Amino acid sequence: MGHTEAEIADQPAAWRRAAGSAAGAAAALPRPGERVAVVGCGTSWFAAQCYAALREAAGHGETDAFAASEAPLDRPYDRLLALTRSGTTTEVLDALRHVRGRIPTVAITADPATPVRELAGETIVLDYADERSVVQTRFATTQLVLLRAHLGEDLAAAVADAERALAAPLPDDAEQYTFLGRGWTVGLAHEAALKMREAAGAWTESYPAMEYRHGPISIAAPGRVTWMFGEPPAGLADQVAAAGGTMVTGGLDPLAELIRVQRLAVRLGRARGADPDNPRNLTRSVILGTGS
Ligand SMILES: O=P(O)(O)OC[C@H]1O[C@](O)(CO)[C@@H](O)[C@@H]1O
Repeated sequence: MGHTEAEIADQPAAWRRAAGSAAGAAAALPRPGERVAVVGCGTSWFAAQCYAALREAAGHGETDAFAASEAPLDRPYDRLLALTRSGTTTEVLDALRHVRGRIPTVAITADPATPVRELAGETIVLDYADERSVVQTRFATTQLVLLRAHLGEDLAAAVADAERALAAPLPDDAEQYTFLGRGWTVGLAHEAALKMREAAGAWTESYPAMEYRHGPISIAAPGRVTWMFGEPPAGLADQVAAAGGTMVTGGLDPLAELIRVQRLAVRLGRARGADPDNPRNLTRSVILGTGS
């Protein structure tokens, strides 16, 4: 088993720990009523999207997720939350510098000894979820478990579903995959698509489920999969079937469903002769100006 697969398999244990640690992290995390910007890059941007939708749905206040390079941080936010496994990603550090001294900032990271620690007012370190892999799996989902627990969710069923997701059958390999979500699972759909690109070099797309009908459904065809996180909108499964495509839906917690996609991405990568532990053209974090 490669290290990416080992980290995927460890998620239920990491999630259990994160769910139990939310109370300890509460002092650093956004308070109800605050207007919050959440930033990250790549996987961490998609995790930011999930959290923003979850926080708004929980009634905690306006929460905007941005790719760190594009965040309009001159807006009157009350707090900046930066998500970064490595703590070294240039755009995330720049966002923290931009608001420094003006609003409270907090970073969630995996490594206590990285530059983000110097820049963020508060740092939550999930070192037990850190990864050797380039392709993020365990860290990304574990921070979302922590954030969901902080918003008041009981994660016991999600952890049980994570165990199931590790044993669940996977769909047959397909030519192309499109991932769909609604609400907080839109971020999961984008993350699923990124996982398949990173680990397998696969052609993937991702959309809010209702948007899928406004054009993207034109590529549904035999041999192609449309994968919905959560309940599909009425009639969508019929439309995909009419186009000859395969619709996949999971009965698991959507975050646990992402584990199935992580497993599929590794399997597909290996089947295509790729090495998911050493993905093509990627580094563990992108530090601009150093070529890494
Ligand atoms: O969370 P970090 O360390 O800032 O890094 C984000 C990086 O992780 C990745 O998602 C790798 O999986 C890249 O897209 C991105 O460069």
